[in-house]
Amino acid sequence: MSDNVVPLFEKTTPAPIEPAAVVTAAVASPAAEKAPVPLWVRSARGIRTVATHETTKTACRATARHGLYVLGGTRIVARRTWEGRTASRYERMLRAAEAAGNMEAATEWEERGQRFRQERHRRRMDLLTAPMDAAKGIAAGLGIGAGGLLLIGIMLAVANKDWTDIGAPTMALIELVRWIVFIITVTWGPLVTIGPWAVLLGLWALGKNQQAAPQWALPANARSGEGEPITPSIVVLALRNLGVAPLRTAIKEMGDAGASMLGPIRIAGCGVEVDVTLPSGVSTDEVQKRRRKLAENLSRHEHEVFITIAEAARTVRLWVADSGALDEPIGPSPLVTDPDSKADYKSGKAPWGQDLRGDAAALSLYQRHLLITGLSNQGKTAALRSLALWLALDRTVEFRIADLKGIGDWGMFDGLATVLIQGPTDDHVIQATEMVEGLVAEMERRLQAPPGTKFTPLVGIVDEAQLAFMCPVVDSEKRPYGGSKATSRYFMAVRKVHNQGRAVDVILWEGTQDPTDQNLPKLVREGAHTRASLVLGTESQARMALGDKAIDGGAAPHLLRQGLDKGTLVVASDGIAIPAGQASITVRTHYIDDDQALEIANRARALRDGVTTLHVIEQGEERDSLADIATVVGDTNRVLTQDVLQRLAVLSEDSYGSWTHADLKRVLDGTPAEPYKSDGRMVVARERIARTLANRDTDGSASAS
Ligand SMILES: Nc1ncnc2c1ncn2[C@@H]1O[C@H](COP(=O)(O)OP(=O)(O)OP(=O)(O)O)[C@@H](O)[C@H]1O
Repeated sequence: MSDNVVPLFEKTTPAPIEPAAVVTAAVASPAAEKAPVPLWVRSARGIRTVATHETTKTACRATARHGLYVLGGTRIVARRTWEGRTASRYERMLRAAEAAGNMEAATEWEERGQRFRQERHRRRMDLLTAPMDAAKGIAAGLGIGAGGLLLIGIMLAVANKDWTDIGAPTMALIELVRWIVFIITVTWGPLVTIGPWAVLLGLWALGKNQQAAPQWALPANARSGEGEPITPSIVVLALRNLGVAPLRTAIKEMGDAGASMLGPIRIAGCGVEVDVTLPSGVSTDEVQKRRRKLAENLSRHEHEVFITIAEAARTVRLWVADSGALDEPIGPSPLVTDPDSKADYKSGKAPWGQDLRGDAAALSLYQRHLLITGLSNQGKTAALRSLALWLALDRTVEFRIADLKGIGDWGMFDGLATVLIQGPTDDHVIQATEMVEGLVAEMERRLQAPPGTKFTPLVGIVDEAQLAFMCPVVDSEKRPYGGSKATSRYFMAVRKVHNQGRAVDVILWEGTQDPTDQNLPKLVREGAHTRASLVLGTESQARMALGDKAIDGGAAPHLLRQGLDKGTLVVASDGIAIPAGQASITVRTHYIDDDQALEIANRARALRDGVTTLHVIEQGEERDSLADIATVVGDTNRVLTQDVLQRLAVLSEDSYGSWTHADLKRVLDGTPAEPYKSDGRMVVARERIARTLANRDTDGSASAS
C-alpha cells in the first residue's frame, strides 16, 4: 500500500516477541513434561486396552462359542436319545395341547403315549426269554453252518477225486476269521485314538447347526438378528419373552412345542402373517399393548409389526414386515399409469394404494361422508385429492371445493369444480361456510323432490376444515361461523349434511389437521362414514380420528412415524375391504404429484362440457340476473334450464336459492334469450343470452327483484 493511502482499519501487527522469552520457553518446555507414568500403570492400561479390544472380544467369543457348540450338541443328542427311549415326548405334546386348550389333540397324544408304553412293555418281556432264544439260535446256526461246510467239502472231494478237500471250506472259514482278527488288531489302536475326536466333531457340527450356544457367544450377525426370517420358534420365543407372566408359564408348560399356538406363517405382501391363539388366561389386548417389545423380540422396528384381533376367539393376528420393506416406495397410481382409467361414483372404487399385504386397496365413495386427519405435512391433501381426481373421471359428479390452505393444491379443479375457494383468511372461511350451507340448501331441495327422483352426486370438499371450526368471526345476526354451538354456522351446516345428505347424494369430505375436540367436534368426526388417519401424535388423537372401536381393535395411527410414513393411512370404513374381524386397515397410498394431478384433471375436464368455476360467493348485493345467467352458462352452447337454476343457486344462495322456472322465465321473457325446447327439454342458448346482454337497454330491467 503506498504512503498516500489511509488505511480504514486499525493495524493489527502483533507486538514483537522478546527473543529472550522465546529462548526461555523453548528451554522450559522439556522441563515442564509430566513425571513418567509408573510401569504398573502403563502395564495395566496396556492390558485393559488389549482385553477390551474388539479383536480380543471376537476371539474370546469365538473360542467360547465353539466349545459351547459341543456342549449344546451333547445336550441335543442326550435329549433325543432320552426322548427316543422314554414317553417324555408324548407327555410334552400332551401338555402343550392341554395348555393350548386343544383337547382333541391332547386325547390323540395320550393314546399315542399309551401305545408306546405297551410296545415298550412287550419288548421288555421279550428280553426275558431272549438269552434262551439266542442260545438256541446260535446252536442251530452252528449246526446248520457246520453241516453246510461239510456238504460243500464232500461235493468238492467228489469233484476233485481228492478226499482231503472235505475239510477245505472249513479251513477257508477259519482263515477268514484269522484275517478279520488280524485287521482288527492292526486298526484298533488308531480307531481308539480317532473315535472320541470323531464323536466330538459330530457333536460340534450338530451344536453349530442348531446354533446351540448362548446369545452372547454367537457371531455379530446372528446376535443382532436384524432381518432374520420369521420362523415359528422365533415367534414363540418372542411371545415367551413378552413380559406376560401367564403367557410365559403356559409356553414353558408346552416346552418348545409352543408352536402349537401358531397358525401357518403365510407370506403377506412385503411381510408375513401369522395367527396366534393365546392360552387361556392371556387376553389379546395384553399382547397388543406390548407391540414395541414384541417387535424388538422379533428383531424388527415397532412400525414393522402390526397386531390386530383375528376372527377366532383369543387370537391375535401378527403381521411382520420384511426388514426395511415398509421404507420402500409403492408404485405410481393407476390413475397416472392408465390414461384410460374410468370412474363410477356408484359402483366403482377409487384406487387409493396398497394394504400391508401388498394387495390393491380401493375405496368406495358411494354415499359416504369422509374425514381424513393427520399431522401437518404428512400427505392429507394428497390422499384426499387423489380420491377427488378419481371421482372427477365420473362426469356426473359435481364438486364444490373449499381449500382453506389456499396455496394451489386444488388449483387443477378450476374449470372442473363448480365452486373453488382457495385461501386461509376469515373471508375464505365465511365463503366455505356459505358453500356448505349451499350444500344444505341443495340437500333440502332434493329431499323435497318427488319420490324416485334421480340426483347427480354432489361432493363438497373442505380441506383444512379445522380453520372453519376455529373461525372467531360472527355474522350480522351474531351467529358465529366457527365453534360447535347450536348457533355455529359451519358446524350446523356440516351436521345437517352429515345427517341427511347421504340419501340424496349430497356428500361432504373434510381434511383436518392435528385433531382436538375444539377443531374437530365429536359430532362431526362421528358423522363421517369413512374415517382415515395419517400419523398422529397421541392415542387420544387417534381415537378422535378413527373412533374407539377401531383403536381398540388395533388401529394405531399414533404409532406411524412422522415424516417417514407420509401417505400411510389407517382407514376405518365399510367402503374398503377389511379382513374379517378387523376394525381397520392400513393403506399406503399412491402419491400423485401436482403435475400428474393436473394431467388427470385435464382428462376429467375433457369429459365434461365447460364447467364454469365460481371463485367467490358474493352476498347481499343487488345482482344482475341476466349477467349471472350468462356467467353460469359459461361457454356451453345450450344449457338445460334446470341446470341454470342449480348453478345460479350455487352462485348466490341468497339471490337465487329459491328461484323456480317461473323466475327464470320472468327474467328472460320478451328477450331473444327466452328458454326454448331442444330435444324435448327446455334450454337456454349461450349465443342468444350474449346477444340480449349486448343489446339490452340501460334501464336495468333485467335486475333481480
Ligand atoms: N402417498 C405419499 N407417498 C409419499 N409421500 C407423500 C405421499 N403423500 C404426500 N407425500 C409427501 O408429503 C408432502 C406433503 O403432502 P401434503 O401437502 O398432502 O400434506 P398435508 O398433510 O396436506 O400437509 P399440510 O396440511 O400440513 O399442509 C408432499 O409434498 C409429498 O412430498
